[in-house]
Amino acid sequence: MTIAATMPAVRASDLTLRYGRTLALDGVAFTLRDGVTGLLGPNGAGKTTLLRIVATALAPDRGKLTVLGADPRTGPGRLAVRRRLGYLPQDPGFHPGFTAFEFVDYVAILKELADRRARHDEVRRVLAAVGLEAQRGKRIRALSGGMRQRVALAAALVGDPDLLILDEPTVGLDPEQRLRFREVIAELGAGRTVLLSTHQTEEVMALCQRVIVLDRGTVRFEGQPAELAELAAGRVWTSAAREPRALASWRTGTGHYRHVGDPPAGAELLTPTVEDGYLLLVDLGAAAHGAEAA
Ligand SMILES: Nc1ncnc2c1ncn2[C@@H]1O[C@H](COP(=O)(O)OP(=O)(O)OP(=O)(O)O)[C@@H](O)[C@H]1O
Repeated sequence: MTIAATMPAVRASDLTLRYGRTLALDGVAFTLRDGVTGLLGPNGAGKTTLLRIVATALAPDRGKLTVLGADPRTGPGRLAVRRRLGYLPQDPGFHPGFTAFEFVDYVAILKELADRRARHDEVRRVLAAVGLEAQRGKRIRALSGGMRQRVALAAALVGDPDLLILDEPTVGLDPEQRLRFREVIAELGAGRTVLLSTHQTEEVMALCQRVIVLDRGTVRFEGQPAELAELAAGRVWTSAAREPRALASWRTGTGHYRHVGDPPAGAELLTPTVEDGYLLLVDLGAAAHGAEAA
């Protein structure tokens, strides 16, 4: 089942959350519709906190949130959301002694699939969707990291959810596994809403129709990946030496330097990428220290 194309799956405004002195989210607003949206941001930007709030695992201190037409502040609202939601957390909490089948079956029981035969059919379906039919009898401890990640994704797919929330789903995967995983996620994004967090700008280019940039608890950008790249038009250039006045400056494989910031007169301009747009937006120095409240 998919929700009507005109109705956003998630609508959030003014979401704010503090952990003690740390202001993790500060007035976050965004809208999610069908397709894959990437949540991009440096360490400590608030990505996991935001995903947990949308997944109803955490309540914000302030703000308004509608998920799949329901209000997660109420008990019935949370239940309605959870029935139509698939969530892949950063640490899925596997029992290593379970087989892949047993783990996904356990999740299916928690998702209230009571009829044993129908539930087992569903477990086989989701394991096949992530390409793990042949490994379903293997214990989780005997699977590679990439296969474990696919088991976790299979668990998130139980019940064919309308909204999928994936917290850094490709972290720790080798390049081939990452490509395979992206392909699976791209297919899932057709006809449903997927929100995934990532540090990788190339993942956003490869996979996402929309991107939200979060930095120190605030939304710095919401739009298409090409629009994020376009932010850096006229502000990316190359030269033979490092440029201390640039916001970011790094040596590339060609032996030349690539710079993002305000170019000097006569600079050799380059076509901007999503990474360039992202680097212009986020305060990399501050991000390394987290979002300490004043
Ligand atoms: N349980 C907690 N208690 C206290 N502070 C927390 C807690 N969880 C997160 N934080 C802080 O809140 C801020 C946002 O953290 P969050 O994990 O949401 O960021 P993130 O963007 O997911 O980071 P990463 O990319 O490193 O996973 C950080 O400063 C973090 O240190």
